[in-house]
Amino acid sequence: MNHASALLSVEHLVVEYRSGRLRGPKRVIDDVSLTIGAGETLGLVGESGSGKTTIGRAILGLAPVTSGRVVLDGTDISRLGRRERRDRAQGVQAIFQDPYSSLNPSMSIAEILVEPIREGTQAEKRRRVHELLDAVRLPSDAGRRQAREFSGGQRQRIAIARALALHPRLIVCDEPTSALDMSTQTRVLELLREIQQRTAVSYLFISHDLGVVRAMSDRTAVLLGGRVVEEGTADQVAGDPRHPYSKRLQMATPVADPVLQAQRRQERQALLREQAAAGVA
Ligand SMILES: Nc1ncnc2c1ncn2[C@@H]1O[C@H](COP(=O)(O)OP(=O)(O)OP(=O)(O)O)[C@@H](O)[C@H]1O
Repeated sequence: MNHASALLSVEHLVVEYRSGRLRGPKRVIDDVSLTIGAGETLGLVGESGSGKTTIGRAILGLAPVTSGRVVLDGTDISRLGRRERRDRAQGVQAIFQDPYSSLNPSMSIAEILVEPIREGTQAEKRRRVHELLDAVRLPSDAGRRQAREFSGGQRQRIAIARALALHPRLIVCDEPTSALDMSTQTRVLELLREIQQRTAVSYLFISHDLGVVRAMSDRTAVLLGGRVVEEGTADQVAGDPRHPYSKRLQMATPVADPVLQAQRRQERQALLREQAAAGVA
């Protein structure tokens, strides 16, 4: 996909943080370019510290953009002030790994869902809360309760409902199921897919788990040390990775079959020995 036809394009993004006074700034994102089309999911995979969250935060206006651009529908949103961003970039929303920390414990679920909605009568807002709860398969009486009364999976559904409140074009999903057990994870991922089929929302799907990224994404970008080292279709990157680092991620992906898992472990150790001998980082 070229930049012109993308819903969102990240162009030559550089993010630097100030480190100690004597040392120069620390570059955590180094010339990253990505595109996401309408209704498409781009997976972003890499180990802890590779910069996945920082890219998501730069798209959301929460990380400092040192240079480069974040273009949504033809407009550079990377340097908007808070107010301008609210008006021009409300089509970009987020869900994070730990929904509980972002759900205000003193508010009811209905209050949380209605908070970002600025227009409409009370009756219209109530109707919208019911629609949102229905969209994430929560009962309508959930609106009267508080976040602490819900399980981790249900809280993530509430966070998804809140992200949907303003009819977003793109949702940054930052490790949305990493804190959930396997069966809850599967149900939340199914819900995200179902919502995408219904609304044609785009996702930037961030995870350290190549298997989850493959299941969710159309294309995958692999991040290492703040740089994209490989990008391709989700099946190619997970099934036939080209870069040695992507191969290591592939080997580290958990598989259900214990025999295959043991075989993978041996292959991974052999690959690591081979790469260490060849001096690959
Ligand atoms: N506010 C900050 N100030 C300074 N350094 C930061 C800041 N935020 C992130 N970093 C650094 O940027 C690098 C990338 O962090 P980031 O959280 O984006 O990685 P990640 O791939 O999302 O990792 P994880 O999966 O552990 O969240 C790390 O070295 C981190 O220490």
